[in-house]
Amino acid sequence: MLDIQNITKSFGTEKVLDNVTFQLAEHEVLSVLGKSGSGKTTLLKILAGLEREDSGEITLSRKRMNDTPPNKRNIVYLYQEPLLFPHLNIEENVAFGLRIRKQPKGQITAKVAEMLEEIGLSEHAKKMPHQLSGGQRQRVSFARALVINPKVLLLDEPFGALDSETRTQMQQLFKRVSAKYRLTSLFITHDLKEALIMGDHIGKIEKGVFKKYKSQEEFYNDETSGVRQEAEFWKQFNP
Ligand SMILES: Nc1ncnc2c1ncn2[C@@H]1O[C@H](COP(=O)(O)OP(=O)(O)OP(=O)(O)O)[C@@H](O)[C@H]1O
Repeated sequence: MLDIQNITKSFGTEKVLDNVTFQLAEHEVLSVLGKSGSGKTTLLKILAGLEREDSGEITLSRKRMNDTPPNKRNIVYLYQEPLLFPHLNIEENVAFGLRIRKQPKGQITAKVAEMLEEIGLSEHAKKMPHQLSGGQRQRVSFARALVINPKVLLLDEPFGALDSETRTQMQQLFKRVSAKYRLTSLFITHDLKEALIMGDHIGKIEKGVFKKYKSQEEFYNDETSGVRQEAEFWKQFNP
């Protein structure tokens, strides 16, 4: 469904993405691991249309996207820090994308109520963003992205700023909602465990070079993935 071919991008003399090629099937969640500065955010920005590639092709449902503006791509980019409109309450924030698409009022009300129920924030519908916790704000931002039914969701370390308990809750919520709405998404994370929990497939990006693993076994057995070292670390406490 999403076909990325030979995307290359440099900033000055620094090559940030080097011939990135991979496919994302419909309803697939692909986790992407990569160290800081490896080019992950640049890749997402290019897919969302917020940054221009130097060369390569982006095709979504057989349509070339390279020249399509961000708001026409049907690809939604979810940042690490939830970006909510501070002057709109939670319900209005979630409704925003539907309003600008001029959907009928009754339909908007029903969809927003369904989404708020889904993320467990129905009782907080009238609160303003600053009255919510970080995890709750991230859920609202997730609902706001989902409600417009995007073809592809791009998540850039969405749970990185949350404490570990809230993070686990968010992972479960994302897994459940992702399966229910049959989402197609690219999920960036620094966390090996999170990559395994969230992704149907796993990829990694290293100095701008992208690799998608064929299976979890291949990922586990790759010396450079870091999984072996992690397993060895825990083994020393229970040899
Ligand atoms: N607008 C820009 N101008 C110049 N260099 C840039 C620009 N955007 C990114 N870079 C450089 O490209 C490289 C990759 O940046 P990118 O933000 O894609 O990394 P990342 O993998 O998302 O890292 P992190 O996990 O720390 O966010 C970095 O060396 C960065 O300095």
